[in-house]
Amino acid sequence: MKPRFLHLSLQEKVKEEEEEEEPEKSNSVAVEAGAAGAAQAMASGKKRKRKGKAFENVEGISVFKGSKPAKSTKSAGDVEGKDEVEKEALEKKELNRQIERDAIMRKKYGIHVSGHNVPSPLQDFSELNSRYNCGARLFRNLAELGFKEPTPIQRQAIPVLLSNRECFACAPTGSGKTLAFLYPLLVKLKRGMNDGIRAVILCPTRELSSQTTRECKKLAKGKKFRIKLMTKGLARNGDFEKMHIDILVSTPLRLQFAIRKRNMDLSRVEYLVLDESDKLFELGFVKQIDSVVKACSNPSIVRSLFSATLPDSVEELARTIMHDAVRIIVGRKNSASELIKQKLVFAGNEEGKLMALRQSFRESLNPPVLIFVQSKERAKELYGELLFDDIRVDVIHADLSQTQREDAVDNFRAGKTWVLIATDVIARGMDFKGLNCVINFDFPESAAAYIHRIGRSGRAGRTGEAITLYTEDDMPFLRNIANVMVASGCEVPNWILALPKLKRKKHRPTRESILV
Ligand SMILES: Nc1ncnc2c1ncn2[C@@H]1O[C@H](COP(=O)(O)OP(=O)(O)OP(=O)(O)O)[C@@H](O)[C@H]1O
Repeated sequence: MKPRFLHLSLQEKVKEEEEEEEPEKSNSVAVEAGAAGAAQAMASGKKRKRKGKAFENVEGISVFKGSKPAKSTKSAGDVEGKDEVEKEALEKKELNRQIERDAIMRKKYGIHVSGHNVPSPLQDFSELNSRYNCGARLFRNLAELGFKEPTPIQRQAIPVLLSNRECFACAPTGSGKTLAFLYPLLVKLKRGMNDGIRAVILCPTRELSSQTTRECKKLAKGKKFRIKLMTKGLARNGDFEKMHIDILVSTPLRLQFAIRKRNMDLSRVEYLVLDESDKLFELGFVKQIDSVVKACSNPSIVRSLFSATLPDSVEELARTIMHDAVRIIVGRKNSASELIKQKLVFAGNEEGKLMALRQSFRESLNPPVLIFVQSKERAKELYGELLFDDIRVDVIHADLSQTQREDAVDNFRAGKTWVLIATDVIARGMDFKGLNCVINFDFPESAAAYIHRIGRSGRAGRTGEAITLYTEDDMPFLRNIANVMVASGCEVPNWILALPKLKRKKHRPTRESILV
C-alpha cells in the first residue's frame, strides 16, 4: 500500500521550498551552501564582492572619482574582461581543490554521497563553530559527553542537516546516528522562538523513544529547550493547543492518536526525523507514518531518514516525498558492524538449542548478554527455563506493562541483570553500553533483523560477539545471514554460501515449545 502523502505534487513542493530558502541564504551564504559548496558559496560571495569592485573601478574612474582614465592602448573594458576571466579560473581551481579534499576525506571514512552540491564533511567538531557558528554551550556539551571526534556519519550528516537539506542516511549500528540528527536540530531550532511543536522525532518503539529523549536532553544541557517524550498519558490527555514543545519524541502510534483525538497541530513542525526509517515504512506503521507526514504540513519542513538498513524500496519511497535530498551511505549499505565477531552454531533442533545455550553459559558467561527469541510466548518460556539456573536473568516483551519494560531495561543497563531475554521489541536502536554478546536463540526473520539484533553489541568503537543458533528448519535461510557475515569480514563455510538463493525473505517458522 502506498501512503497518501505520496500524492503530494512535486511541483507544489518545489515551489514551496524555493519560497522557504530565501531568508536562510541571505543569513549566511557560506554556511548554508556548504559543499564542494563551501567553496562554491565562497566563490559566489567573492564574485559578488568583485563584481562590486569592478563596478566601482569602471564607475569610479569615469564618473565618481573624477580621475582621468588611465593611459593605455587597451580599453578599460579589455583589462576588466581579462581580470574577470583570470578570477573565474582561480575560483574554479579553488572549487576543484575543495571537491578533491572532500572526496579524499569521504574515501578515508567510507562515506558515499549522492545529491547535488553536497556540503563538505566535517574535519572535526571544531568546524561546527568555525563553519556553522553553532554556539559554545552545545559545543561544550559534546566535549562533556566525551565525544572528541565525529563518527563518519556525523561528519557528513551534520553539515547536510545544518545546511537545511533533506537527507536519507544509512550507517552501521552503533555508529552515532542519533547525535547526527539531534545536534543539527538543537542548532537550527535556536531557543523557544515559535509556539506549538517545532520538531518531531519518530522511533518505532517506546524504549527507543525514551532513550532518544534522554540523549537529546543530555546534549541540550544548559539550553532551555522544551524536549518531550510522548507518553501514553500525554497522548491521551495533553492539552497540545497550550503546549509549546521544541522537540517531541514519539512512536508513530501515539502521535497518530494525539493528532486524531487531541487535535494536535503539527503544521508548524520545522524538522521531522524518522529514525529506524525502514522499520517505520513497514506495513504495520505505514498508515500512522502517512498521517504524521501529512499533518506536518509546513512547506519549509526538513525531513530526514536514518537507519542501519535501507532497502531500495524505502529509498524509492523517500525520493518521492523529499526534495533535493542528499543520500549518505557509510560503509557498505545494509551491512553489519565490522566490530562484531559473528558465529553460526548448528543445534539440530529446538531441544538442542536449549542444551547448547546452557552448555555455553556453563563454559563461560561473560555478561551482559542479550538473547533474542522469535515471540513473546517463547521469551516467557525461555525465561521460565533459565530462571532456575544460577543466572541473573530477566525478560522483556510487549505483554509487560510499561513500568516492567522500563525496569527490565534499567536493570540490564545497571548490571543488576546479566542476561536479558528479548523479542525484537528492543532489537533496534537500543544502546546498551558494553554489551559483550548477542545470542540469536531463534534465527532472525530477515537479514535486516539480524543486522539490528547483533548491532546491540560492538557499538561506539568497541568490539562485540554474536552467536546465532540454527536448526534443520532454519537451514534454507542460512545463506541470507551468511552473506551479511561475509560482507562484514567474517568467515563462513563455503557450503552455506552455495545454498540456493531464496525468493522469500522472511523466515518465521512455527517452532516447538522451549519447555522441556
Ligand atoms: N562522536 C562520538 N564519539 C564517541 N562516541 C559516540 C560518538 N557519537 C555517538 N557516540 C556513542 O556511540 C554509541 C552509539 O550511538 P547511537 O546509539 O547513536 O548509534 P546508532 O548509529 O544510532 O545505532 P543503531 O543503528 O543501533 O540505532 C552511543 O553510546 C553514543 O553515545
